[in-house]
Formats: sequence, structure tokens, C-alpha cells
Amino acid sequence: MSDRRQGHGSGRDDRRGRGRGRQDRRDARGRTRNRGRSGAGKHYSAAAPSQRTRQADPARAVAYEVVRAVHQDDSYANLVLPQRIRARRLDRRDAGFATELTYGTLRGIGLYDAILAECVDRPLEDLDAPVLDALRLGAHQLLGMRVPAHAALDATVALVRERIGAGPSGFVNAVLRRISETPREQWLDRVAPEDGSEKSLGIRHSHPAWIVRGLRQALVSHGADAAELTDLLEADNAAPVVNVVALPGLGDIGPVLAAGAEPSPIAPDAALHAGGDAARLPGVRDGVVRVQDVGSQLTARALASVPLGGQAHDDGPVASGASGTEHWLDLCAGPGGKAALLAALAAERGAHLLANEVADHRADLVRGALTAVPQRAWTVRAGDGRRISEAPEAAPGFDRILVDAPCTGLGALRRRPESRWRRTPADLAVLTDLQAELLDAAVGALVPGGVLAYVTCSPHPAETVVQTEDLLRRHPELEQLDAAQALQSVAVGDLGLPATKTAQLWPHRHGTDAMFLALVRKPA
Ligand SMILES: C[S@@+](CC[C@H](N)C(=O)[O-])C[C@H]1O[C@@H](n2cnc3c(N)ncnc32)[C@H](O)[C@@H]1O
Repeated sequence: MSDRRQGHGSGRDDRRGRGRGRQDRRDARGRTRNRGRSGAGKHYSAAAPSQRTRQADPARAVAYEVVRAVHQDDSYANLVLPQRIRARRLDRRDAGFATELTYGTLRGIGLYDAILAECVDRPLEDLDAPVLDALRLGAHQLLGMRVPAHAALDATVALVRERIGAGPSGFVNAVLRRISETPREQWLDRVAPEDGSEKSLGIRHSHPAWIVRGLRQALVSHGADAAELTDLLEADNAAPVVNVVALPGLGDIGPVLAAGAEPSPIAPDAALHAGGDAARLPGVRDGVVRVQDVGSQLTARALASVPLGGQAHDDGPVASGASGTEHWLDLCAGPGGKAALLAALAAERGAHLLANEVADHRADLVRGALTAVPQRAWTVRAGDGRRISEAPEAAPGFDRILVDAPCTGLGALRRRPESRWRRTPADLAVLTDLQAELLDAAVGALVPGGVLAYVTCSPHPAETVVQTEDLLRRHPELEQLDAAQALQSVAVGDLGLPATKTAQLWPHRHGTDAMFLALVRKPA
């Protein structure tokens, strides 16, 4: 599909929203008409010379390119954005603007599309995709950023003229002008009256209704109050600060704090960095200080600290060294965040970590994540975790196993701005089956007295509490350990977790991803 085939009015008058006659195509309800797909086959020159005076500014151009890549190529914004920022050599200020514009636009699509639908006289699907994305970028500048309306309009129109063509720029100008005439709060009341329904909450906070429902259920099933839902949805839309951890025995958080990062209020040797490129923090380039969500850090530390039953590691032959070496397994290790922390802890304790990952390229990422940790403490294996017992490295069984399972990621929506629109309820069924199979394989690989941590970055009940109940039903011999207590025991501040055996962290309460942890132990 050509990006330029769409027919829209063009010309200065239209661009400035003063167009009348041929170029003013509002209908009787004041909505702006566009020719949408009916314009197929029409080609517009990029712009008349007189219209080429202003070019798209580089920050907005980067945001446009990333949003297009997400929608056109199914790319991930967090991977494409840094590449584009580097390619265009944006300075720090422009990079920050491009990031906020890209992420905010992608997160806000549910709300912005509802508003755009009020301003356009046909289904948004009938607009050419590049035009729709440009409108979304403009809408976010007008309603979600503190960009003055005239700047948002002028810059977006210039972007459209440069990237799509002169024709659609008039249409985009007219639509954005309409949006700018109404304040955000009034738009919210118009497109999503506050009736507490999932649909309305979904539009107001730009989440699909099924995710709103799942998060409401999650709050209740984890002992929280359903009234926190709005706070949770808002937290999903806030830009997360970068979290880092100094690997135990290898890194030092002191220089990171001296460089301006804040100490984490809940995790040891961890810091929160709000000031731009984390790669510049001391230790990050060496891999001894690593970017990792604080909630993820705590789950890995909890697994490493929970007591084994009996003499777990003495029960079987030992694969990698002297008798008494604990054998740890990270069954789903890619890209290696928790594996790096576990391996550093294993190195300190004379234990050994097998990091398993099904995808070869992700197994490579795990190797990269582990380079700073002494090699004697870890091995990386590429293979299907469901068949871990067949791996030669698994022969002795494992004392500590992490199953950080593939999940919907509904607890990390703030970090992956496009994921809420990609996920579907059908994913839940596929993923919960896979999680159960991985858990069964892990139970099979546990030595007597060994502990298993089941972790997800989703709070959805089907992936968390229900999955844990099903596991205990299938394996009644397993003893469920107090995960909330285990998490608290490795935290530095009070996590305020409810008295449930499983533990759930929350973005709106803890400033972390919504990490879930369940712990079980095989009888010794
Ligand atoms: C939630 S991520 C793990 C994150 C990782 N623990 C970390 O902290 O960086 C889940 C991982 O499981 C992997 N995976 C999916 N199916 C798997 C399988 N059958 N066996 C092993 N790994 C699998 C995915 O490729 C993905 O890398």
C-alpha cells in the first residue's frame, strides 16, 4: 500500500484551517471529511516549492518513523527508537521529546482514536495508515504533552507534508485544529463518560476493555482493592524511570548514586535513574551494573534466599564441582536479566546456574548478559524448557529453579507501549498452557528439598494465582512457601504486601512492574 495514495485537500488555506469551498469538507455535524481509501490511485506531488519552507523537525520525524515501524512492520518501539535516535543524532533534549512523543502516542492510541473518530466523518480504518499515525502523534502533542497548540499543529502538518505529501496536510491540519478547540477533560467526558464501565475506563486510560477487566480481577485476587484500578491504569501510562542493580560481588551502586541516581526505596544495591541515557552510568558498560526492574530484582533475590528443605544439594550427584555445590536453573532465561543477578549470587555462594532459553538468538543475549560474571558460575543452554530433564546438564537435578515464564506481560505495559494493542484474550489460553507445561518440567527437574519460583510479569489471575493453584493440584506433594514473606525478607523497605501466600508487586504501589511470585518446595 502506497503511503502517498491518499487524496486530501491541499493548499495553504486548508492547512491553516481557514479553507472554504473546495477545501472545507466538514459535514453538517462539523466533522472533517476525508477521501480515505477512495483516494487510491491519486498521487500528490510532495509539495509545491512555496510549501517546502518548513521541514519536519528531527525529533518528530523519529517519533513518526518509530510509530510507523510498529504498525507497518510489527516492530517493537523500545528496539527501534534508540536506533532511530542514534541514526538521526538527536541531542539529549530532542531524544527525550521523541521518546515521550513515541511512547505516549502508542500508549494513548485507544483514547486518541476515540477522539479522532469524533472529528473524521468515516471509520478510521478507512484512513491511510500513515495519515492516521500522524494524526495520533498530533493528538498526543495536543492532549498529552505540554506542546503549545500552534506548535503541535504546525510541526505535525510540516511532518505530513514532508513524509506523506501536500494533499493530506490540509486534512490533518483541519482535524488537529478541531481537536485543539476542546480541552482534554472535555474530550474525556465526551468520548468516555465516567460511568465506571470497563469500556469507559478503557477509553479514558487507553487500555483495551479486556485488559481493564483482567487488571480489576487481578487486584481483587491478589488481595488489593478494586478501587485501585484507576491508579493502576494511570501508572501504566506513566513513563517508567530506569531501574538499575549493582550485581552482587561485582558492581558498586555508590558511583551510580554519586552520578545522580536515587537509591531504590525497596531493593538493595538498586537505584532509580530519571536523567536520560543509563548506559552512561558507572558500571553499566562493564555489565556489572545492569538495567533491571526492581520488582524483577526482588523475585530473583527471593529465590536465591529461600531455605531449601533438608540437605537438598547433597541428595544427588553433582555436575560441576565439589559435593555440596548448589545447582540452580533459570528455565526461561532470555534475555538474561534475572540470570545475570542469579549468576552473580551463585558465584558468591559457590553455586552454579544453568540458564536455559528456547530461542537461539535470545540464548546469545543471555550469554552477553552474563559476561561480567565469572564463567565458572554459569552455563547457557539453548533448548526447550519443557524437555529440560533430557538435557545432560540437568542430570543432577536442581536445588533452585526459576520459571520466569512467557506471559502476556500485562504487568509491564508502561515499558512496552504497543503491547496492550497486540495482545488478545486468545493469548491467555496459549500462554497458560505453556506455563503449565514449563512448570511441570521444572517440578520434574527439582531435587528433593529443592525450591521453585514461578514468576510472571503479569498479574492476570489466569497466569498467576489460578496457575499456582493448578500446579499444586497437579503436584499435591509440593509445599507452598510464603512468597510475600520471602520477597519482604530480601527488600530494604516495607513492601506492604497483603497476607497472601503468593506475592504481587504493582506499578502504582511499588513503582515496579507488576511482578508475581509463587514459591513451592519439593519435600526433602
Ligand atoms: C518472561 S521472558 C524471561 C525473562 C528473563 N527471565 C529475564 O529476566 O530477562 C520468557 C522467556 O521464555 C522463553 N521461552 C518461551 N518458551 C520457552 C520454552 N518452551 N522453553 C524455554 N524458554 C522459553 C522466551 O523466549 C523468553 O525469552
